[in-house]
Amino acid sequence: MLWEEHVVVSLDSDTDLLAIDRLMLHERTGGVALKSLDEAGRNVLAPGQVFATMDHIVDTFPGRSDKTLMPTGTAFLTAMREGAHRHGITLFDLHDARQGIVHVISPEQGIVLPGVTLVCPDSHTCTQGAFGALAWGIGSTEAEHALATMTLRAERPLDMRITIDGALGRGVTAKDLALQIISRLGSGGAKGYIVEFAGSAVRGLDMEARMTLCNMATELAAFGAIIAPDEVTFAYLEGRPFAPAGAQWDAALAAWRRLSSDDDAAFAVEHRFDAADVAPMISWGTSPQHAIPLNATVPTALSLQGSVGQADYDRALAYMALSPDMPLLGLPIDAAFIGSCTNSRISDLRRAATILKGRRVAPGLRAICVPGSTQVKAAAEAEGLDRIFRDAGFEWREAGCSMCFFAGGESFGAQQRVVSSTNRNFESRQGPGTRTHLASPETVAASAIAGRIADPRVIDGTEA
Ligand SMILES: CC(C)[C@H](C(=O)O)[C@@H](O)C(=O)O
Ligand code: SF4
Repeated sequence: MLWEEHVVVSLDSDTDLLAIDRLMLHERTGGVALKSLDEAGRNVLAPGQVFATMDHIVDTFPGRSDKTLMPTGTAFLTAMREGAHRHGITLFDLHDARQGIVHVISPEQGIVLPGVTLVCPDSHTCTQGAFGALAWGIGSTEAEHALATMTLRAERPLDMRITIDGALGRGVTAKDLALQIISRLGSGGAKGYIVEFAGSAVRGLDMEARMTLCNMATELAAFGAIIAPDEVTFAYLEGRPFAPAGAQWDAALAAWRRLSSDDDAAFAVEHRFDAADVAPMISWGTSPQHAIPLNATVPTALSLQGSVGQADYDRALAYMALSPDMPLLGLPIDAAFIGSCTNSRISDLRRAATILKGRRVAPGLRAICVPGSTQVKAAAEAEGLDRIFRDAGFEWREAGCSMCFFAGGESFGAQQRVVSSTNRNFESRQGPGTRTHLASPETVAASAIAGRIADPRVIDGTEA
């Protein structure tokens, strides 16, 4: 329905030209798109609907400036800033209180809204589908086209519904649910599909957890992810700076209440999960689909039933320095990272802080917390969470992508084993040779304290 409402013209049997309502940019890809737009002598058609931020390359050290650890980084920041100013685009710059990771700040500012189309030259744009928006990641050339015309051609995706009923158990989060789904469906499991997450478990998630779930749909290779908006969505958005206000809010609300897809809608593919079956998860390999329950052992190539080829399996295990059948619980780690557009919002930090409070990270372990936005950071500081993190031995950073993605600057180092609340564990994702284990923020916190991969439900040897 959302798709049809945005069709400007059907180009052929499976491609449409869609109207774009919102465009988000970041300094890694946004400045480049604006520059080539200029070179082509074109203009930004609707600067009021375009928003930009600095998140990918900008450092996250306290006292940061335009100078970046990445040798060529400053040029990206400058290009983004100059491009935004030239075209009258709202930029959440370095020292702006609204700065942060693009997919964190868009909802925070009320830029993404139910029923809109939103694109960004970034693969995790489907995070924002949690608001009932049609949000998808595009390339730089597409961004250029969208900037100039507020339209974009797109191949019509098929619909997949993933229904999750029941309730998540104690210490089990949306991140664990996402990792379980990806481990079952595989990293290409939703290629060509737009995934609608539905069911009582999804309804029961708050907006931040819904964003975590939709964020990870990228790791299923989905075109996009979407959750039907409901009262939880509306309550989150009300009063946000760019959300409609007054009579416009009332009108918007009435329209949004009509958006949710009817229960008997037909989907090309349906999957069902029971939330009660989900355990805290951790990844063992170099793809998000290489994930298992925390207390399981590293699978053998045989037990994966061909879903991971022998060569990929051997390579992943060698990279991660693991062996088949080995338990992951208790495995010594070098570092812990809490951040990224998957898990860096206030509720993520609160849950991690509950575990860290009054405890210290293991001696010699490097632990870093990077709030997803300057607003999240300020909110956390107002609640005293920064103290909890710092007292526990965590570095407390400025907002940005930071070590979710090695931007050519900071890294944990080769062979370092990191438990991370991020979304990708590809080879060298967090720096050349770094070994990443994906998990929830609470698992990262519990592991940081233990100095080993640990269960967040069992702290200091007793049930938490
Ligand atoms: C650098 C950027 C374009 C990239 C993306 O597209 O997603 C990054 O955000 C990532 O998570 O890998
Ligand atoms: S936090 Fe990580 S996944 Fe998210 S946009 Fe930044 S680099 Fe990409």
